[in-house]
Amino acid sequence: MTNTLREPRVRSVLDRLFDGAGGDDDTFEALEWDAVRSADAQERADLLAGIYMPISARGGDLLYALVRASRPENVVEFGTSFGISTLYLAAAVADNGKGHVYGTEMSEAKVAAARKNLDEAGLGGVATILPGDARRTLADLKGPIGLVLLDGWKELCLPVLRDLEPRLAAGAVVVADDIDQESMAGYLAYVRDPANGYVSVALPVEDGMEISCRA
Ligand SMILES: C[S@@+](CC[C@H](N)C(=O)[O-])C[C@H]1O[C@@H](n2cnc3c(N)ncnc32)[C@H](O)[C@@H]1O
Repeated sequence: MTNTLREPRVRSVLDRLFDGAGGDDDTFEALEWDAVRSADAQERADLLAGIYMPISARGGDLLYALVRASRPENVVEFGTSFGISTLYLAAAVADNGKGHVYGTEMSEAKVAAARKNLDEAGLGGVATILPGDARRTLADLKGPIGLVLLDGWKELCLPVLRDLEPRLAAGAVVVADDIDQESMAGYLAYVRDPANGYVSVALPVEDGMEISCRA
């Protein structure tokens, strides 16, 4: 059985990126927070262009396992940053021998970095990073979408999910990261209400991940 995550060239890119993310706290401290708070989504992406804010390694393993198990045709990632989560998703798609990952990222600098990281890991062929606002870049993406990772600005997770819903495959898996943040309350209320068509479970992975199945 192949596990691309264990390949040295993938491992070394992930190790380098997690090392880089280790500096996030210092970079956060140096930020001008009044400017961040009053910024719109694009300005915030540019102000935070040096910050990784990645999923955890356990979260990455979970994503890898979910993609291997569900074998989706199309995987959508809202919020690519430097590509840490994209690498886990792309490794799983590569090992499935089918499927493609579509990442979305608003910061131009991060788009360039994520593409470079995927190429360095040998996974550029199974992942495309769409530059710009996910609500625009994902509009024309064809379904069926079998797996979604929601990890962009939290207030946009529910609108992005609602945009994607008509293209979700039956049984699609939707993963939302950082559900412990207050700004995820509306999203959680939505996916946990059975009337909206999901079976949803919270997992205690880092800052909490919600796994929802389109049932
Ligand atoms: C928490 S980080 C993503 C971390 C990434 N998933 C990882 O594991 O490395 C959130 C990213 O979403 C991007 N983002 C936020 N809103 C966006 C939008 N509307 N469209 C595209 N990207 C967006 C930000 O620029 C930021 O880089």
